[in-house]
Amino acid sequence: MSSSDEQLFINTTSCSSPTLLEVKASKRKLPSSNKQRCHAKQARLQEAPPPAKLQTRCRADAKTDAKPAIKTSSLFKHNPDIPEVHRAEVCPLTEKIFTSDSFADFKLHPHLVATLNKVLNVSTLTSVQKQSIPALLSGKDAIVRSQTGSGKTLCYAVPLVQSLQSLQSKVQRSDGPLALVIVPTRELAQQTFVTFQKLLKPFTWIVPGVLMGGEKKKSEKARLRKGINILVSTPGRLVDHIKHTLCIAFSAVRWLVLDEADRTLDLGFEKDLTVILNSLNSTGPERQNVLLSATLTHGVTRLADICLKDPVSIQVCEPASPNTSAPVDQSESFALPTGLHHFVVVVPSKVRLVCLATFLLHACQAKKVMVFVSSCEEVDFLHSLLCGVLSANGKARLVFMRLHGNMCQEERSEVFHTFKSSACGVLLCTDVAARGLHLPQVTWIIQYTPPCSVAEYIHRAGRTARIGQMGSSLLFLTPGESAFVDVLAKGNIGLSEMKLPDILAYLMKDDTYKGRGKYHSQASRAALEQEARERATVLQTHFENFVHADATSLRNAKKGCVRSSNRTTPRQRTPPLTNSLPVSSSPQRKTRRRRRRERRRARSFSNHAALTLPENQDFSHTFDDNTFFLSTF
Ligand SMILES: Nc1ncnc2c1ncn2[C@@H]1O[C@H](COP(=O)(O)OP(=O)(O)OP(=O)(O)O)[C@@H](O)[C@H]1O
Repeated sequence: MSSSDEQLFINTTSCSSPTLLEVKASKRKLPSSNKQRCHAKQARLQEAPPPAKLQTRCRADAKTDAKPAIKTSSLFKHNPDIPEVHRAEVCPLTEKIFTSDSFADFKLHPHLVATLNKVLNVSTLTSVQKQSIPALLSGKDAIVRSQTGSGKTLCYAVPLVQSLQSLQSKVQRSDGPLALVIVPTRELAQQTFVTFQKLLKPFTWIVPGVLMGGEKKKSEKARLRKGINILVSTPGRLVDHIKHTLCIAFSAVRWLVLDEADRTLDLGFEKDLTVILNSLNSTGPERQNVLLSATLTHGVTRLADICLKDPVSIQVCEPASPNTSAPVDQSESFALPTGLHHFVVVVPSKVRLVCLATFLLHACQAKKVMVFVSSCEEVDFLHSLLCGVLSANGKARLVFMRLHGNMCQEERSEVFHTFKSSACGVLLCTDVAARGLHLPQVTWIIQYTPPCSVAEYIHRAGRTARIGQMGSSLLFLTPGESAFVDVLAKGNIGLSEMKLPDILAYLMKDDTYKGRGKYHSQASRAALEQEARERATVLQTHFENFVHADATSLRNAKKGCVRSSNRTTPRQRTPPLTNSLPVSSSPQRKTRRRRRRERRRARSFSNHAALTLPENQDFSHTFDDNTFFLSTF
């Protein structure tokens, strides 16, 4: 057994065994004066009356004196108590996904209907499509809100293609952009572009195109020069072209779509949107405008005021039970897919990593899973750690992938396509993958770091259970964060609790991480629980050895750890958009935007700290040196 193993296996029940303080002192080779201080502190602790809980445990121990001592690890000591999670009564809003109507019921070009049936494999309308498509075909502006995975893309794409193909003077490339679709992330831009490519198969004279950060500007300029009629873009890159590409002209734009509009504002793109809107407003014919998201809130009302003219508001949700007495504030509650099951597990910081690893090892084999964490550094660190420890174990058939905003565009695209087409695998990602992406057959969403808001929870969880399918979401909270369950309950999201011991019990299914205990299936529940804890400690030791194996992984652990400590839960919404914000023309705009985002995050973290950290609680004991980096994951 390695020295770190020895340090972790500490006998807590035997009186002659070393205490945690002693083990730490000997491990660090403290000077004798420090050791004396340890003993003095220990003596003080012994003089003080033990807390009521401890007294009960002592009495229980006295009764079982004759039994052999059970070993426990420091991983399970000195953790804050896990609070009871109360299942609040919620009144979820639901949406009926499918209707009995079909696309053929609308006055659409027959080739468009055939393409929908044969290329996109869709024939029956979803509820939101049934309401949105006729409204948009009639030329109205619209604000569309419906649950994740309900087919909102086709809500605007079908009427848009129908209207462009029916223009009296046939569309030509030289007309330039006739429709502008703004989306917050590159992957969503790619996905939306592909949908248009498919829809436009019978209408080859209408050319779709995509502009997004990370791609070569030179080749984008060349494509713009040749002519793009339906332009899908992320806001930042479009603004870049508006400023630096002479051939981009919006004089013919007659459609503006802002998909995931609330996220676009959240990401701090207000100024970019202002530039785009100003540039559109200065020229161009009468325009039809559409805003869409599963979570359109008050934050986007200002945006709607600015860019929509007398819009129709489309939302299909209704309370799940018409008999419920609780009033439903529909402006702040959102419909969730009925096939989506919500779980929460409250885990002390030190145990989070083994809890995640155990869950992945045993509940997610041969399945497609997304794990959301708070920062790019955390994704990188977890990816190398889980690949290095779990994939190295021959029995685990887990494939880990990673996706975040600091990766080069080529790798991002490759991972996105690989995960999309895979039947199984674990994607570790930041919120860059939380919005709009349709990744078929994802069965579990794990929110390893909690989201910033109820809306973000909904979008992350909404990557599964799409278009009438089933799926599950598991939210990790530390004891100090458990109040977030009430925040979600206010948004009418009810979670079922998974208990930490039940997850760790998965480790008993095989002996890969066997501890020193010799328990068998007939052993008492307490003994089996103890064995599961020992196995968890063995697994934790594997992680720690991996981190301490070389300087690079230690550095990565520190980086990931620093970022993860900045994670935030319910956050203030971005200030509302103003009509004519000053536009920054500095070349350092991106850096300034990033700094602003960091400042905002820091501000919201200090708000959050009040929620998560009980006052006057000393957390120093929560971490022992060796587990510090890992314990915060
Ligand atoms: N009427 C339909 N019948 C069957 N499948 C459909 C239908 N409409 C759309 N789909 C498919 O459902 C999937 C999800 O659609 P889409 O991504 O547009 O959902 P969304 O509502 O925009 O989700 P999110 O809110 O997460 O962005 C897509 O693969 C799409 O092809």
